[in-house]
Amino acid sequence: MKYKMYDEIIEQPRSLKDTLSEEKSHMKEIAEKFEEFDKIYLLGCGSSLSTCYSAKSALDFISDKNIEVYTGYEFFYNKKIENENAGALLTSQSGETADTVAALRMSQQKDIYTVAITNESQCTMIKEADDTVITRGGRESAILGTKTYVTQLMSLYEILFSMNNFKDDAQKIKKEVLGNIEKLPSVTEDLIKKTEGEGKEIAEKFKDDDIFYCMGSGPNYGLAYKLAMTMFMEGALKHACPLYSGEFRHGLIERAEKDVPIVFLNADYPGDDMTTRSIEFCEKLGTKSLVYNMKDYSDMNPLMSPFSLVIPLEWFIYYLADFNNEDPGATRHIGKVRY
Ligand SMILES: O=P(O)(O)OC[C@H]1O[C@](O)(CO)[C@@H](O)[C@@H]1O
Repeated sequence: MKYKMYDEIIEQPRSLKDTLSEEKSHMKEIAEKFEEFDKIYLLGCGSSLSTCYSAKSALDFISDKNIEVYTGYEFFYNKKIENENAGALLTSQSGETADTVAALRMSQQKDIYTVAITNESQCTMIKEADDTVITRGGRESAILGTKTYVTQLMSLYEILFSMNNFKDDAQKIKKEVLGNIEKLPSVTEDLIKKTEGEGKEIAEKFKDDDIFYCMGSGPNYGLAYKLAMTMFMEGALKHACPLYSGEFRHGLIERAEKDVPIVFLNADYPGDDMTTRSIEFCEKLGTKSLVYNMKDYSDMNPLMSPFSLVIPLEWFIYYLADFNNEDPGATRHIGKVRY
């Protein structure tokens, strides 16, 4: 196809399968170690930060475990991070992002146990972390992250849901999620085949729009964050802003005019009550809404929503860039310009 990102979308099922077969037993060992910590930090930047948001929210539904999420430099400059019985899962596709490397080094100074989850076996984070998980995406050229995103998100879910300190009534959900992870390669393959045409059609309809708001609740907020920050802005070169669904009426409601498209991600989480109310409000107003319902794409546990919805969104973004004659995988400044 025209751009490399096309092949990288297609390679996602294989990447998921290889990561599971190479790293699953080691991720179970990491889970055992992390069960013992009083606190878990999930750290990363950009697309990697978005996987931390989603995994934390998913776990928060069924566990009391104390988990905090930070982007690299917010962690690095946080004066309250102290020596404590804590572990950090540091996510980075490249394993070289300066912010995340700084967070890794700072964790080690504070005696926080570090695990790097990255796609590059020879990177700085692999060399310096106490333990490692290598996602098996192979080199990814598209800056917004497709196969590196799904494998990283899967690794976080696998580690966190394999821990054993869950409430009794949560055991069923934990089992279901771990079972769904096993099926991810084939589910993803089906979604890739089924949603390309739809993504292209939607992209044609929205190709001239310049600004998009992206809303979600629970684990879908993480995906809304990725959608805005990396998929729209870095991939399709469109302005975009992520929001919690519950924040709709605290600002965007005043701007929800007919000319501003809003992408809603919905998985019927308790917080999606606010997503539904916002969708209905926008329907009445005639806003250009784009609604992605988890149940239209998959019958997995709703906590798996980011895995299901990211595939149709990847096609949408791929063709949105293509209709505007942009390579969705290209980078203009990231990694080239010092700032
Ligand atoms: O996951 P890494 O390699 O640390 O990279 C972070 C970078 O990747 C992106 O998330 C793009 O995928 C950027 O937003 C960010 O600068």
